[in-house]
Amino acid sequence: MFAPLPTPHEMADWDRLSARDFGIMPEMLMENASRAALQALFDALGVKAHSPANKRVLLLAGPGNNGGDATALSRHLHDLGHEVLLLHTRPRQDYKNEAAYHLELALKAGVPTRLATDLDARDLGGYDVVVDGLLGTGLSGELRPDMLNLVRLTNDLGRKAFVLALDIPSGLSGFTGRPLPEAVRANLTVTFEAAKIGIAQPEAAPYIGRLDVRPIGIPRALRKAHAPAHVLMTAGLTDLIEKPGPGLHKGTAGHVLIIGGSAGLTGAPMLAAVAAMRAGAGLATIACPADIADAVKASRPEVMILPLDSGTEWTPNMMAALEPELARFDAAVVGPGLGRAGDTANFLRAWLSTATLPTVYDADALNLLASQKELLKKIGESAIVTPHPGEMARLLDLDIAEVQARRSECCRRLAENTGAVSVLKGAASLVASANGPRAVSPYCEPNLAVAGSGDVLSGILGRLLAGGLDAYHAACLGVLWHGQAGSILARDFPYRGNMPLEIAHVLPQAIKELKGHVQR
Ligand SMILES: NC(=O)C1=CN([C@@H]2O[C@H](COP(=O)(O)OP(=O)(O)OC[C@H]3O[C@@H](n4cnc5c(N)ncnc54)[C@H](OP(=O)(O)O)[C@@H]3O)[C@@H](O)[C@H]2O)[C@@H](O)CC1
Ligand SMILES: Nc1ncnc2c1ncn2[C@@H]1O[C@H](COP(=O)(O)OP(=O)(O)O)[C@@H](O)[C@H]1O
Ligand SMILES: [K+]
Repeated sequence: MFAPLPTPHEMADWDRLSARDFGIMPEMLMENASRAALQALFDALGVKAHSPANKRVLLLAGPGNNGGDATALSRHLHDLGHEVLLLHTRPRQDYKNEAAYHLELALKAGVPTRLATDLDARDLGGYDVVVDGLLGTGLSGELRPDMLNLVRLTNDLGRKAFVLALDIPSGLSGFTGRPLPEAVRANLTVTFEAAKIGIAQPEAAPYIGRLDVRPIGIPRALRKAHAPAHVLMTAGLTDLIEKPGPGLHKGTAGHVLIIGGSAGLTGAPMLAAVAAMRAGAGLATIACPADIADAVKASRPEVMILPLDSGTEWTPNMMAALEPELARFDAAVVGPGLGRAGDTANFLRAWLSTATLPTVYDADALNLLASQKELLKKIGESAIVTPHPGEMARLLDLDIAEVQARRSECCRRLAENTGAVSVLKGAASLVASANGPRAVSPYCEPNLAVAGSGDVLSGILGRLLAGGLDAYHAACLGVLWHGQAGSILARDFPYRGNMPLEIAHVLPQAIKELKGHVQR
């Protein structure tokens, strides 16, 4: 369901503790990493055991262990008969520890090597593959000029060659995924043991190419005992929802109550309701002020409407009308199109004091909470709060840039302030509870960046809560389904232009594709 997403420091701890507590020598991990990279490269190029050894491969080895990985890989390729040249950035005698060990093995095996500074870049044509082993997770600060030149050289060669990045494209921060200030643009990144957290950030996407995560022998007991603070959501989460049995009744598939809609904002609750049904809810009902009920209902007969009281604005009296009905519902979504007019804040206050349903708080419910922060504590652990960065900024009294610079920390802080599960939306959406790992979505999908897309997410989350999932897993799975819907739309609408309702409509396909991914 989740894959670990270590920071470079957490990864270095795994490395260190493998030796200290398990006696696994760093030379072994480097050997394993290089063999994993060899297999991933051959898989990507379609090289089989019986294929002719006819590749011309240039390997760039930087000063640290990433360079050691490239060095060990050069030996394997050479031993298989491919034509290799190992270009190292440091004089041979200056390599240390496991990188020095593997350089010695490569030299004994007869791998041709050159010092990078001795070489004229014009001599370097005609390679099929360029291996980027310049820098890994040990990068600190901006690339120094000599390294920046080598990154540029790799990208020049990459116009005609296949670029394999070892662990992470050189120049990218393993923490933030940002280029410092440039980075290798890889066709394939083979990352060792686990994707580093920087790789999952949207800024890294243009550099990674295809990502292949390969184990290198860090013991499972160690990975469990020293689990990283972040995890990546995987398709395996879809297994939380079972295939419906033949005798399923709509009443057992979950009834979602959407609380929203106000004058001029009648579409949002309908989007949430349709999304809940597209995600598999048996029933969806929208509760809204009576005088806008017809506008909300508009052309969708499949969604039920519960008109409350009279007028077009929310009042605390509406809670009195709603309360006797609540037993019919399995979960609620509060906020789509709710507005902030008049007494709406007091309706929300009454809801928080009365209702016990698992609830998603979105949109204007969040803006109202931001202006009455004493209510945040009333939200509680069976709830999900889903701010976008602007709403998060208001909830935490920060500006949007501060939120975006510290997304993970902000997401956790809101979970602590509310006791609920917090979803910080946007590319690589985050899910946090007050304790436990923070989960990062693998999706960066511009097709989801359309008004109403958040209403669709809230409906999906309502359906998953109604299906009995706990708030944390509902939030992760909902973000995953929404993300996959975005990736399906990107195939048909590569320049965007999809409507939010279309996100809801492709949900059944998204769920099917994710299920298929797990089974493969
Ligand atoms: N963890 C594991 O389990 C395993 C990890 N493995 C591998 O190890 C990699 C991490 O290795 P690492 O720590 O040696 O770091 P890495 O990036 O190769 O080089 C750091 C050196 O780069 C330099 N340098 C730094 N900043 C710079 C700058 N701005 N501009 C220019 N140069 C700069 C600096 O050198 P110096 O300043 O001393 O010349 C520094 O010493 C990891 O990504 C993976 O590939 C595998 O072998 C298997 C097991
Ligand atoms: N580039 C992106 N990658 C992944 N998801 C995105 C991206 N842009 C937006 N989204 C998702 O789309 C939804 C937008 O929600 P929101 O900002 O609340 O919009 P609205 O209120 O107009 O519906 C969120 O779930 C967000 O995570
Ligand atoms: K690299």
